[in-house]
Amino acid sequence: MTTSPLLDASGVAKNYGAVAALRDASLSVLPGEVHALMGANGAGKSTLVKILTGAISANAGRILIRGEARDIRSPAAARRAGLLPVYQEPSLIPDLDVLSNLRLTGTPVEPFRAWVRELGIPDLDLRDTARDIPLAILRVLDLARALAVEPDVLLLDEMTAALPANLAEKVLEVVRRQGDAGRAVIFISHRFVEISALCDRATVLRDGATVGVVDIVPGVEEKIVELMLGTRIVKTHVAARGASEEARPPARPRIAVRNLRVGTKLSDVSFDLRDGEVAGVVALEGQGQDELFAALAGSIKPSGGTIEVDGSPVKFAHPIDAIRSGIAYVPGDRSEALAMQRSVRENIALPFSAALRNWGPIRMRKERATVASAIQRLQIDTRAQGEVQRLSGGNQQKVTIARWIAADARTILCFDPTRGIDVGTKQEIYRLLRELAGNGKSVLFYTSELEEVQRVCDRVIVIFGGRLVDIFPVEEADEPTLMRAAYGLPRGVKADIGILAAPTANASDAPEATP
Ligand SMILES: Nc1ncnc2c1ncn2[C@@H]1O[C@H](COP(=O)(O)OP(=O)(O)OP(=O)(O)O)[C@@H](O)[C@H]1O
Repeated sequence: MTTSPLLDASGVAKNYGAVAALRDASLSVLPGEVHALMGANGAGKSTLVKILTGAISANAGRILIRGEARDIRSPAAARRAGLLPVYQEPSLIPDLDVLSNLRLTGTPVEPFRAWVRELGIPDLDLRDTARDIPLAILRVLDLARALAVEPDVLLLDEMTAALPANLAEKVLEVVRRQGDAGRAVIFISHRFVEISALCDRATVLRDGATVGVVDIVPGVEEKIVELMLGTRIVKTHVAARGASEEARPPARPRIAVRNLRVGTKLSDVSFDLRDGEVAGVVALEGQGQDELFAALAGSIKPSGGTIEVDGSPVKFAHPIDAIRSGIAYVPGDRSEALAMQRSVRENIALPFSAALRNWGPIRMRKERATVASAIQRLQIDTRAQGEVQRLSGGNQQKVTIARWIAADARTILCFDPTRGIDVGTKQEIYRLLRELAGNGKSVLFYTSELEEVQRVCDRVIVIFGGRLVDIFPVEEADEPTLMRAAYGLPRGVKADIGILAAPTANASDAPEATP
């Protein structure tokens, strides 16, 4: 006997003016199934989710729920039909506390609380204002809010992309159980490890159309990449690490951090960042890495310790001071970095305009050429280039990275740069970071995907509870070692990390939002 689908969408199309975000998308999901929705950046995944959950309306297509045609014209209609989303951007209203947000959406409070605890946040205060809650926690709250109303089909758009490993693990557990309970989950992710651990099948979109549906079986990744990228070439190998570095004489550190302290979040952190290296930072959520990057980028003032750049002490009062010292910051939260209503080109050229005094036709020509080459390198989808806010999430992220390549900074602080980036472009970013190091630049690279450390970094800096607990060469950094180190365990000690609770740098304080 074949089971009939819980949700069956076909022929879905959506145009934004001349841009066809979706041309012919279909998606069929069975009860009890965790179904991956995959596709390169800009393929149309978020657009399909928004249509299925009533946030936008389609120009064409048919949606059946349990075999019955439904007209989903609003979020309320979607909710009545049993479809509920968790979008890429947090949905709580920033100026309201959590409780008021729950009331506003008619979310039952007790089930919400229970889910929040289940998802690994034991001590949430419902009177906290959403604005003061870190991004990762906000996403978990959005999920708890959706789970609390027990939807038939839960649609998760890159749910784990902003989450550190410990929270992501909890989320995956809960999602898996939704499937076991006979409900369905549509799961958008660019991470194959998650897809293969969690999903039963995957629907692949390319350029706005469904190009395949596959069972998740060992080895299916190749097939999915092929479907996703079509004729786009995927180069799978990152340039060998350190090719130009062996011959390099030991250099004076580009940046020397000594006993750096930021309030109660970071204490006594000392390390050097050298020209020609990519130093990885590994940490669970809220261990002080945000504060470390913000202090180096000049967006918060340290409360103690020193930062030296090229041997001279610096005190950054503003991000512009760091930029003048040749330090560029690529934040994980793209909305923080981008001028959303400006064009792709303007956004990429922004640091140029800030840094250059001699403005003129030659500069402008140079700017145009540099911007064009960055767009090409990162394969930025420029179909909706007039305003950055119209780009897909992954393409927005690429614009923040392109900006700093174009600006030619000597030191780049990359905070989770590949979040939400498709597999093909991730490779390009790894290659790019190695190339920057090969050209003598220094890169500090925080990533929530541990496997990226091995691919890209020369050394690993581990932060735990606001302190630097270990530094070691990447050769010693296999994934279990990194995981143990991130949980504050000494290297070489084996432990079941699944049962350990992750401390925050200051357990009594909700982490501050980075300015
Ligand atoms: N409001 C809009 N105006 C114009 N174009 C838009 C708008 N919203 C989305 N698009 C375009 O539609 C296409 C599909 O975007 P969508 O966000 O659905 O992609 P995605 O598959 O979710 O990508 P990602 O993996 O990067 O999140 C992109 O080319 C995007 O620029």
